[in-house]
Amino acid sequence: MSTPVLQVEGLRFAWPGSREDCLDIAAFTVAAGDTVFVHGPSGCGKSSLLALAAGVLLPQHGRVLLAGRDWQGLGRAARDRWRVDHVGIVFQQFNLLPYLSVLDNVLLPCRFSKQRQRAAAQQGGSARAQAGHWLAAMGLDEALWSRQPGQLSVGQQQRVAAARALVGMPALVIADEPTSALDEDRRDAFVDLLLAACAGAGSALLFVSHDRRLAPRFGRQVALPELNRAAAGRAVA
Ligand SMILES: Nc1ncnc2c1ncn2[C@@H]1O[C@H](COP(=O)(O)OP(=O)(O)OP(=O)(O)O)[C@@H](O)[C@H]1O
Repeated sequence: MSTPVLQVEGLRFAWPGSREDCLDIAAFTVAAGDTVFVHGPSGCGKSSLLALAAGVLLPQHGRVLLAGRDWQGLGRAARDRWRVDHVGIVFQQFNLLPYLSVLDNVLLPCRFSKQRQRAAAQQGGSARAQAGHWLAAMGLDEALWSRQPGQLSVGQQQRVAAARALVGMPALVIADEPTSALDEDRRDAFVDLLLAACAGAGSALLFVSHDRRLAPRFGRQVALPELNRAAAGRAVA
């Protein structure tokens, strides 16, 4: 069996200054190619879980392994490298760099990661060609690629952010409420494009949203309050 992309074991995490655990998760695994929809009410810890998965936060107890490496065993710089090598992130607010072209925004992970650069070049002939491939796969016409992100619609910017997450075929794509700025039709279309693109890239997808209507499109659904024993503790308190 291949190494799971994400393994969470005996995790307990409390925000600094808080006496209560935010997350207490016995086990949670994302296998290669899985598509997982994580939902739960506001404040239940969805973004915290993603930050732990991406090694942006470290738990006080337990282990979080990404592509077989425990984040805890890596220093800050090594965590940054491991993250850009193995994780593509679609942020709610896109986080596109306004002074770079659309194409150069998509190429950013390849600038920071030799592994992503190599994978993109292997797949597409060159990293640039591969970036173009993902932009086209996300339905963005070549005429838009030289524009700056501010000259694109919100929906188009969201798709640029998805293309950037996918370039260089990271093991895991993380998306935190990536559809909240889109209307209903564009939300469905975006999720379908993202799922198809992750399948094409061989990337697992960990997708967080309030919007339960999107859930059936995913291979697996996780209600975080059911997974999180800290939430159960709060409910009976
Ligand atoms: N930087 C922080 N410092 C301290 N506590 C925080 C911080 N960020 C989040 N929290 C707390 O951790 C808990 C979980 O927050 P989190 O953002 O993970 O929830 P969420 O499920 O993603 O919420 P939403 O759906 O509203 O984005 C909340 O009680 C929140 O107040």
